[in-house]
Amino acid sequence: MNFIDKLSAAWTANHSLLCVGLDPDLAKLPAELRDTPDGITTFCTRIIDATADLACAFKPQIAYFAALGAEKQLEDICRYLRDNYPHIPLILDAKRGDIGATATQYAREAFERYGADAVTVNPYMGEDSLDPYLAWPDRGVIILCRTSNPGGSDLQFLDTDGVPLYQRVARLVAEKWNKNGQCALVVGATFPEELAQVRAIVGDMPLLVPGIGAQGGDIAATVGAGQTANGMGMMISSSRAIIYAQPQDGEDWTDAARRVAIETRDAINQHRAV
Ligand SMILES: O=c1ccn([C@@H]2O[C@H](COP(=O)(O)O)[C@@H](O)[C@H]2O)c(=O)[nH]1
Repeated sequence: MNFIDKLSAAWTANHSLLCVGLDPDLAKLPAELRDTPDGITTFCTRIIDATADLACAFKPQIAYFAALGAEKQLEDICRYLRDNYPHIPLILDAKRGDIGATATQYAREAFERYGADAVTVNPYMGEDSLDPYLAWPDRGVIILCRTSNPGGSDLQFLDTDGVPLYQRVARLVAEKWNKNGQCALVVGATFPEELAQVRAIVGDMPLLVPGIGAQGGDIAATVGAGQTANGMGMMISSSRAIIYAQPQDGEDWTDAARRVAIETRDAINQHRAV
């Protein structure tokens, strides 16, 4: 099953637009896992077990693993997800961008080494830098458009013949690069007005929407701006707010992560059209 079909099936099966981000920071891991060789793997797989019925996707951010030399653990986590929850899409958040020859290797890293269903990429180097990912027609290619950070405006808002650059990216992807119907865009929840603009340009194309939770994006505004007519169309991503949720009233950390994931999924669903 290709990425878009798998995502659509997960939206429906779990009645959820929530994407759970896996950003393991050693300093924030439960004390009992901090100094064990497999602590990162145990942490992430337990978060996956605690939230898999609540999520439409999981999104490990590769920097958290690479910084620790924990690529082997990331491989193990990706395999665990594929083996145990094959119906939930795995998005590798890598934001790659390079010349074609190098991008070919990055695509193999994402799709062969980690077996990801989709990868995030940076469009700054243009179409030929994305072709190696687009050459994997069953995998998703999720292109940065209007990112959630304040500094995203430095370039993404630049006026290009009367059109802000992020809208030009959205149009390019929708009209030219999405030949195989495998593309999605990253649009931050911190900018609901721009999210609505992108939705108007790209039709029903899926949007990966980080920025709720720790970054403070408003869920009601996000869903209102980004959902498709059938109440789908988004992978609304939250990492730190879920995986480092504070335990309450006798909960352990997995209970706390599950509770916040349920609250987040429900808050999203409350504002969906369908
Ligand atoms: O525009 C973007 C693109 C990607 N991200 C990534 O999403 C998560 C957000 O983590 P939170 O803890 O929910 O803030 C993180 O992995 C970022 O690298 C983004 O935030 N904004």
